[in-house]
Amino acid sequence: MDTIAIPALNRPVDATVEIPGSKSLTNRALLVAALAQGDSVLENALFSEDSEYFAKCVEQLGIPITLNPHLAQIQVAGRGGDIPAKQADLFVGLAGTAARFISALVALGNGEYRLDGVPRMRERPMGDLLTVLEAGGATINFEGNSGFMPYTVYSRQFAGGNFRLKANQTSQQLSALLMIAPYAQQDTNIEVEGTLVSQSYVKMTCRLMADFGVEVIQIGDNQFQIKAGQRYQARHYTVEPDASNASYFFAAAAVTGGRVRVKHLTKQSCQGDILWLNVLEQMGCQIKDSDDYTEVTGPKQLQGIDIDMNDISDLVQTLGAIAPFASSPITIRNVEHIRYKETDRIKAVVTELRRLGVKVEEFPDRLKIEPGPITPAAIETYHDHRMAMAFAVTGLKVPGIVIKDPGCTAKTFPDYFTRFFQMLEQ
Ligand SMILES: O=C(O)C1=C[C@@H](OP(=O)(O)O)[C@@H](O)[C@H](O)C1
Ligand SMILES: C=C(OP(=O)(O)O)C(=O)O
Repeated sequence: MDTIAIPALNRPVDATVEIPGSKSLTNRALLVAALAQGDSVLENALFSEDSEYFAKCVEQLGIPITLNPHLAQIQVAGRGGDIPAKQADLFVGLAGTAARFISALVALGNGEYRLDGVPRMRERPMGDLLTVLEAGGATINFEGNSGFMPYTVYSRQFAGGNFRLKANQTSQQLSALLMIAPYAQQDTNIEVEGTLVSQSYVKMTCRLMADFGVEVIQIGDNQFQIKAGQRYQARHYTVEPDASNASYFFAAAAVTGGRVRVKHLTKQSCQGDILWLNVLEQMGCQIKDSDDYTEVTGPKQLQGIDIDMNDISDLVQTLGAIAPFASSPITIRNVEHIRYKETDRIKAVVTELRRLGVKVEEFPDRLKIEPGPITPAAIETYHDHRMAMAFAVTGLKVPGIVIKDPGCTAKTFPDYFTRFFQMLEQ
């Protein structure tokens, strides 16, 4: 297996970097642009496995897409809600957004659509969304376990109506339903039953829908109403840099007592993970922002923190990877749902920190990390891009850390290590 050795840096980083477009925004924009009538152009779009699987699915559904990776641009020739292909065999890799959003998209069609992903995708929850799609007129045929990939959706133009949806394992199923709802035959009301995890991503969904001309009425935290007949407007849309993927570069400033500026990412971002800046501030970093960048300067000594990360859970690994360098323990709470992501992320972080000799306590929905000396090791990444990206930052402080299977960053950040090493050379 391929590995990358991380060179420890015996000085603070001092760098200005650019981060590719947000996965979450690229894939949402692809979906709504496919439903709009006419041509949309997405600028600063992400080119990575997750967005490329997504674009390919849309194209297989008969909606033309032109990819211009050199310009970071994607053109979508939206079909006004029509799904031209009556049959398709769709593959989503390990992209949770593609799995959930494309399953909902095909429910608007009138045909037979098979969906599958990599083995781990077959273990990730789909059932609550599919139950709603069935109540809205589709029939689902599961090849293996009920509620999991692979399956075929036999769709008859999603009817809309009143639904209850569980969203305690992922918010993506709610986002998927919200985005297709304007094209249902009648108004849609969705009541979330119990806890809604990752709420910031639902906010992002509503914001993106509004940016393309569709309104969601939200009542309290848990009820969503979408009027049928609203239509997305085709447009030019610029994707923000990915805030989750910026976290590793800011973390490099934090642990080395250095300075990292991320261009074109601001505190006004619609991505919940911009709150990483607040986390770092609480840990002792200084934050500077303008209308075209944000900059983090690390302290001499990072402080510990006790934090609920339910809303910003893609950052658990980033925090876990820098936790050993804090002056007091780090407790990360309310993140049981990260056990259903690319890997069981609580287990993966705990296992890899212990491999480095760090004392960690694991609970069903949280972890507590005791700062302490690190024994260098080769880090397992479990096909999870965030394990590779986060633990590379740990390697800046301790000679001898190696990242296994660094190619797994291709899921959302194919040239992560190139940019990471460029940061170190500045
Ligand atoms: O809607 C989205 O774009 C995402 C929602 C979150 O997932 P969950 O809702 O499954 O927590 C997040 O972890 C994922 O990277 C992207
Ligand atoms: C959880 C993630 O991805 P997915 O969209 O596959 O859920 C992630 O990118 O950290």
